[in-house]
Amino acid sequence: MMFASDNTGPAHPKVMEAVTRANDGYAMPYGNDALSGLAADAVRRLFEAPDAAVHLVATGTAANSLALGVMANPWDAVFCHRVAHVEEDECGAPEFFTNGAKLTLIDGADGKMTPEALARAIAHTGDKGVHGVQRGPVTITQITEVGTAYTLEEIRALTDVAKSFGLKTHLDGARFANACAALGCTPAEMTWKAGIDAVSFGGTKNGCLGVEAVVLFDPELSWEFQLRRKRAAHLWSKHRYLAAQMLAYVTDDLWLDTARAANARCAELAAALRAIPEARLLHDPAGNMIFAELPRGAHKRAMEAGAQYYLFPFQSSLEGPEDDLIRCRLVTDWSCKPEDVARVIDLWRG
Ligand SMILES: Cc1ncc(COP(=O)(O)O)c(C=O)c1O
Ligand SMILES: C[C@H](O)[C@H](N)C(=O)O
Repeated sequence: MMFASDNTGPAHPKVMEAVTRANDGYAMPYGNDALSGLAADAVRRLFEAPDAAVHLVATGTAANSLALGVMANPWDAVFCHRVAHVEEDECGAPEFFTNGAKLTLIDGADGKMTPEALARAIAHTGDKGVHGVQRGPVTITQITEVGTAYTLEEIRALTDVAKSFGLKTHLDGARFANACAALGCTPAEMTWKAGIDAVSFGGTKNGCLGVEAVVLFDPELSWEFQLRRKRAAHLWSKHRYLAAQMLAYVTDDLWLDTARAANARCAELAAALRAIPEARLLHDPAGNMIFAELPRGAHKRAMEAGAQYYLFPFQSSLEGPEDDLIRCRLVTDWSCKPEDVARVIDLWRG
């Protein structure tokens, strides 16, 4: 019963089969192979963006940090939510790969920035002349770090604010597919049609071995991105194995099918939690991630039976009064079994 993170899940068999098929003889390195071109074209078709630059990397942190690297000057602010992954879980990589841009944090309920708070933060920045950081890009996470989703209108409202200040917007789409599945929208509708300038299109958490596509809707940014990726040591020599994954992922809607399966298991968990009197959902789960509060006794029963998921704070102990409410995070992925979901629910119920 693994619910710690979608980073723990297996790769989908179709992805593994594609990697095995790619493992045939020789192929030019560093993205000069046939598969790499096919994968980039397939992602451009998926995003309905024939002119976009598409570059593959192996981690979401690389995708985010290198994308921001071509969007922000070292002396810029990068506007993000206070609990954004780029702030809390990338060990300063965005600051490093932008050569020192300053993550400027914006509060907002349910892990989401509001246009008003964003506008205030941008207006407050850059008004100190040479003494202050300058206004730089905005980065939005979708699905957010607390499992919620922006509506398309909310994304457009944020990009409108950014554009009103002449700023670009990046989307951290580590769980992009889960958001598209939840909103029932297309990749184009959730990105460039909503004013997004660049997206980290995640594959790793949703059935791939490890691949993320950075989609730059302004192809002028492509060459600098490629230089930065190489300097970051993120240009794979045997790039065909990244490409094989991404090509399989975007073929026949595998990316959507895996996200829908993960979201469905998460919805089952959420429905069950709403029916447990002592339990409380901390945010409305839109995709495959739930933050909830449950009595310590429920966690104890589940974890002693083998369920794995995070408690918050991390160092929360299972020893102590059984009625104490303790927060937790559960994340589902495409391979979650309905019977594992049912089992953890039964254990919570006691
Ligand atoms: C929202 C979000 N963005 C980015 C990342 C970074 O991905 P990686 O851990 O592959 O660097 C993660 C990791 O799970 C994430 O949850
Ligand atoms: C938080 C951790 O870095 C990872 N992004 C996850 O969601 O499991």
